[in-house]
Amino acid sequence: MKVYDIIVIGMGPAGMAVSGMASNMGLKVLGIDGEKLGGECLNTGCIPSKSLLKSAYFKDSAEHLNKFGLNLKGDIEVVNPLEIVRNQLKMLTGEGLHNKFSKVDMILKKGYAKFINSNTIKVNDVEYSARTIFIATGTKPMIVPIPGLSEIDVLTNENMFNLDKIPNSLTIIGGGAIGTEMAQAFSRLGSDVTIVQMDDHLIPNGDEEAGKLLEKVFNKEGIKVFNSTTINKVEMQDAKIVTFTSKGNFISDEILVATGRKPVIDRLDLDSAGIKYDKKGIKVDEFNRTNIKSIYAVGDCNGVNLLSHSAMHQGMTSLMHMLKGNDDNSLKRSNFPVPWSVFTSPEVAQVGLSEKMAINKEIDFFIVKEEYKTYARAITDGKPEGFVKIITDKKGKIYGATIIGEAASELIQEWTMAIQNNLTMFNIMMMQHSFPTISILNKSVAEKWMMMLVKNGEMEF
Ligand SMILES: Cc1cc2nc3c(=O)[nH]c(=O)nc-3n(C[C@H](O)[C@H](O)[C@H](O)COP(=O)(O)OP(=O)(O)OC[C@H]3O[C@@H](n4cnc5c(N)ncnc54)[C@H](O)[C@@H]3O)c2cc1C
Ligand SMILES: NC(=O)c1ccc[n+]([C@@H]2O[C@H](COP(=O)([O-])OP(=O)(O)OC[C@H]3O[C@@H](n4cnc5c(N)ncnc54)[C@H](O)[C@@H]3O)[C@@H](O)[C@H]2O)c1
Repeated sequence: MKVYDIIVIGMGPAGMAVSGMASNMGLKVLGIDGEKLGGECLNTGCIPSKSLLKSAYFKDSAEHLNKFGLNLKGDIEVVNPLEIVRNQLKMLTGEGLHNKFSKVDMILKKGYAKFINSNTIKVNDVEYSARTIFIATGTKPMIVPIPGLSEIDVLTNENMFNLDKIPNSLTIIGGGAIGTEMAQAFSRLGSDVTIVQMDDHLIPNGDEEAGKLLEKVFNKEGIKVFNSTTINKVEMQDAKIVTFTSKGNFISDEILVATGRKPVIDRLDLDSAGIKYDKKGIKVDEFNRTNIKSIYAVGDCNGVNLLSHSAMHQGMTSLMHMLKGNDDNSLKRSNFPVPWSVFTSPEVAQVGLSEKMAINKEIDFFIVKEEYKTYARAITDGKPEGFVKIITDKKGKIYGATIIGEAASELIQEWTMAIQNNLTMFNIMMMQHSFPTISILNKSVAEKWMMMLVKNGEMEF
């Protein structure tokens, strides 16, 4: 039997982080994936979705050139954006990517790994063992139990990028990250899109005001949004899909289900290694270690965050924990705030607490907000929608930030840095931001905080 320092099961962002770093440090690493190198993120998630959004963005921008005194004659024809996505994926998942992992022994597309015991796994009939095993098997779409749904061919992230063409009409169940990004991409590329969701605002994990502003923009673009809606059944009628709901019945050519995820753990035979799990995922401690000390579960399969950067970060910190050999507090997962960004136009991003979370935690906070429309650069860019909203207090402690607007996904990094390093509103205000970047809005909101306090005679510095 071949013996390794580390076996990594699943070669998505989490598994690639562990195996890439460990092999470059000189450890003997085996990486296994039943499917392709890159995992969901590269093959059916982050990258194809951003690629399709980019086509949609250019079409929308071209249709609004008149805002900038330009005139493009004739209609823009949607030729083959999905084929472009697939071509880009072929390029990104090719030789260049595989070369980066040349020091890792890899078993790809040959079978799935399952545990024999806590140090040994099996792929097909061959056994491999290691001192430490990293499970990084991700998630798959959770198809909600709506009557009729399992009887029709639905779209999920796993097959939607294989469509031959942009459908004429599309119903999307779910108004979260996938639902909103794909609604805007398909709508801008020509689909008549309806979002139906049970929550009361778009991107329900985030700020309500941001979700409502995004809905306003969507409505202007022709995307219909039905919140707080119950779906009673879904049925095929005359080659069309009919979605029966508490807010009416919607007829479409395709239906996309984006109602959350479930962990991919069924093939692993976790019980053979005595690893604890529940329906959210594999149970882990602050170092992403399972109840079996020599086995870590990193990335989406532990259900803590479902984001690529978090998956890679967990891979890196868990590898460092393994190498260190003790529970060094500086490696605890909760030390590191996790930002997220949804790549619609306008983008929506958040780190730390939302207003609702701060209220629930009974924190003594107030909100400082700056609107994009107050800033010349946002106006000249033709992007006046949005705001930067900070949950703070008199001392300037930063509890959380929500940003909706142009470049929100970039602006959020500064607040992440601030929260992680206990920086305050004062520090953000005192940092010079080059003009006229959009990030000046971060400084403006901090200046607003200072002016509020000075006006009230409460400024202490
Ligand atoms: C449409 C969409 C868009 C997204 N956009 C973003 C985004 O913009 N930003 C962001 O941060 N996140 C985004 N995500 C989430 C992101 O894709 C995931 O958080 C990320 O891929 C998780 O990485 P992972 O390594 O934990 O798992 P995965 O990427 O899911 O990889 C797991 C791998 O394990 C393999 N595997 C499973 N079981 C076994 C087994 N028994 N043996 C061998 N191999 C196995 C699978 O084949 C897979 O390749 C998006 C997701 C979707 C669906
Ligand atoms: N830009 C990004 O970072 C990005 C993009 C896409 C996906 N992701 C990740 O993928 C994960 C999954 O995304 P998602 O959009 O599938 O889930 P989500 O958790 O973001 O949203 C789920 C949506 O489904 C709806 N829903 C659930 N059950 C329903 C039912 N029975 N009837 C009607 N509506 C129902 C909810 O109301 C909600 O709108 C996210 O948690 C996110 O971390 C991230």
